[in-house]
Amino acid sequence: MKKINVKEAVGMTLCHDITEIIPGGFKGAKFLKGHIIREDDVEVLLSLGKENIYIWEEDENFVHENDAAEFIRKQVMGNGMSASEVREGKINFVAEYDGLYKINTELLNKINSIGEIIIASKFNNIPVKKGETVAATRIIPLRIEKKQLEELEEIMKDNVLMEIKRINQDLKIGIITTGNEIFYGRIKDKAREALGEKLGKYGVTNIVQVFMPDKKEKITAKIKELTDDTDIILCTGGMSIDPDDVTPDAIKESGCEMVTYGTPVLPGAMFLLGYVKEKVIMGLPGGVVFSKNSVFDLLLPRILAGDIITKKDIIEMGHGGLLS
Ligand SMILES: Nc1nc2c(c(=O)[nH]1)N[C@H]1C(S)=C(S)[C@@H](COP(=O)(O)OP(=O)(O)OC[C@H]3O[C@@H](n4cnc5c(N)ncnc54)[C@H](O)[C@@H]3O)O[C@H]1N2
Ligand code: MOO
Repeated sequence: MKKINVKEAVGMTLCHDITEIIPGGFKGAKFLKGHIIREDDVEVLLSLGKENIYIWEEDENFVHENDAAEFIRKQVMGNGMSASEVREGKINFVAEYDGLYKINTELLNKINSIGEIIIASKFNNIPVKKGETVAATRIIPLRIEKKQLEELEEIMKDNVLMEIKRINQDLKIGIITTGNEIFYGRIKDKAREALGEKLGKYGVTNIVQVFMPDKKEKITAKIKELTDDTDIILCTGGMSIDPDDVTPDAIKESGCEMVTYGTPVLPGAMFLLGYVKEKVIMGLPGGVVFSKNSVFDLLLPRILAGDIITKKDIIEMGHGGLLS
């Protein structure tokens, strides 16, 4: 690249977008790559702090930032995403539909270790809305060695970096609400409304609810019955320490393959998750049902998107798991 004094650059072609920042106002491209510099641009360029500009010179070992961004896009963009146009060397990745954003963080770290390629991403496993920007890429300007892009290509071989998984709104939810105080009408149930709201956020409305006394065998039998008819079973109440808290044992005895009873997340310490005949079953303690944010709220979009939750997933939630 050749450096040219801006006063001598009239008639020459800009080789990259030039950014203007007005604090609290505008931030964007004032001039675009390819613009031919006119007499009256000189003062504007000087006011943007450009006394000199670069003139592009072809070099087979280097790639221009815009072309590099396009190359990176082709390598890393997954299902359910679209890309913005390249502006000031940067491309944004946008969700094409509401869903669960997945990014392979190990791969992301590898890519960000190459040198001058950066990908900035939202957190893994978060629900996103259609049109939301989930990640962005650029190189550290203005050009990049071809071999760094080749390294990216090698890393991405047969790998998926990021994608938007669809949430299945047709899933049928079975709520088993335990507790003698509710079964015998001493208090009014609040779980249906609270869980309905949490599920409704994702468009899941096919919900049935049954009420059970604190009788282990009866709860177990009901779980077995519901596994044939529903996709996800949510048991509420009786998840902690009282002699009447029989729900965890009732779930275990339903033939459930246990993933966890207990999570390093608050609210949600007494949360239970397992699988019965490939259906997800959860035991939801009071803190989960009646708090806005809990381990359940973090896992729900993943479960609705079909992720299989492992004990490792649960263990890793401790970091950041103090929600309230
Ligand atoms: N000494 C300890 N105390 C508590 C522990 C502990 O480890 N040691 N764990 C705490 C945690 S964490 C939670 S969460 C709570 C609640 O646990 P449970 O899930 O067993 O909740 P319940 O005892 O069944 O109910 C608590 C409370 O909420 C009312 N409730 C329950 N279900 C409904 C419903 N569907 N609608 C309306 N109200 C409902 C229930 O009547 C009780 O008043 O335990 C901590 N304590
Ligand atoms: O299980 Mo409790 O939900 O930690 O609050």
